[in-house]
Amino acid sequence: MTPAARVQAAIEILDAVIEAARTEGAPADRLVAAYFKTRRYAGSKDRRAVRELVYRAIRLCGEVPASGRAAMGALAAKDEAILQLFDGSNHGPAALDSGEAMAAPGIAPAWLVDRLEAAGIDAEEREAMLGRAPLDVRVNTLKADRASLELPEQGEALTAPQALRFPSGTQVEQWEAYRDGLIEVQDHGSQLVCLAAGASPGETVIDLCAGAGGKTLGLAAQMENRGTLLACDIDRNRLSRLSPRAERAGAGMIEPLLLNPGKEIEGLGLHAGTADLVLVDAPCSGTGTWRRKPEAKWRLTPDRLKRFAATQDHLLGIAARIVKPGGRICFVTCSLLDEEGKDRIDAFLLHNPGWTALPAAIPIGRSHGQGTRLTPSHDGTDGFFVAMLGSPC
Ligand SMILES: C[S@@+](CC[C@H](N)C(=O)[O-])C[C@H]1O[C@@H](n2cnc3c(N)ncnc32)[C@H](O)[C@@H]1O
Repeated sequence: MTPAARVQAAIEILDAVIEAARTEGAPADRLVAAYFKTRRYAGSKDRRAVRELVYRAIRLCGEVPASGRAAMGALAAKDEAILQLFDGSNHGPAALDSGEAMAAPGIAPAWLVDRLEAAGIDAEEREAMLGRAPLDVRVNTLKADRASLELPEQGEALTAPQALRFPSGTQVEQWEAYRDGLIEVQDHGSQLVCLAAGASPGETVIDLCAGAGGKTLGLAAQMENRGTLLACDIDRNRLSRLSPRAERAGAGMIEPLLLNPGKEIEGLGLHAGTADLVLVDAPCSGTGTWRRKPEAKWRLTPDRLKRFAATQDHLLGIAARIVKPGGRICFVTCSLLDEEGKDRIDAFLLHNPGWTALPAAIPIGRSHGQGTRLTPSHDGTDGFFVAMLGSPC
């Protein structure tokens, strides 16, 4: 592909990303992959370069751009080399018109910037939300230990006891240690919130929103594979990705359980009321993970945010019914909006007398409301809100 053709390809992908943001369609990485599936002539260098252009444009534009061309035009206004490629050449974009409307640079749509500001996320913090994430792994203590594990590259040891950091793009999936389940890819913040949950060997733990099991695997390691660990979700596809991962990790204790939305308690059967700990890693807007999925800022609307908050309340309500007296709930979202963190816990405590907020054992981060918050700028992690709740005895 010529450099100009790469710019045109990025424009076309951005059109798809913008459309998907409006319609709750596929995320950007899937759209990039789909674009190249039908364009075999593009080599790996082309794909890398186009992907880079797409993500630079997404990071640059605040409001949802009118078109891919408007987004790429905004990038061209900042980068002379890209501007030169709007040359009308074969397969390249037509020259930019002097009166052509360009997307405006910014961090996120204005309403969302306001909400972040209201949640105490200042301009510097907001900027860092769109930085590039490093690659963190967790050494799986069911099979290895950070102190003695030898890897093809030396990672930086982080605060979480088994966390190692590598430069973004490190191909850890090709390492033998990864294939053999000695390491798992997991953001440092995600490792810390797992530790804050404080699961112990022999306990009964219900991971209510296990998804593909990122945190469930961390819990199994903490529990030394002893006790009961139920991994629940309503999404069959996501949950089906957990079993091969658990097998690779040697986490034989994990029991996946597919739940029906609206009938979660019935689905839990005899386990309801027995849990020492329920982890509620609730669905959310993902504002804390914009470093990895920057287009999420275009997908969120005030209405979608309200729906996430309602789901989080629903899940907290279920958790309160399946935990045993004296047990605890660990509530987590990868969001920096109070609507999906502090406010949910305040509402829960208001409506559930007898419950108390417990301290979350997190060595970094800052307390926020009745919980703790981790941010990309302050903690170098994805953004998380985590709160521990203690049930009445
Ligand atoms: C943030 S993701 C979980 C990520 C996962 N814990 C991890 O660490 O990889 C939230 C999950 O909640 C699930 N979910 C949504 N509503 C649910 C419900 N009513 N009951 C159980 N799971 C639900 C979604 O399908 C999604 O997989």
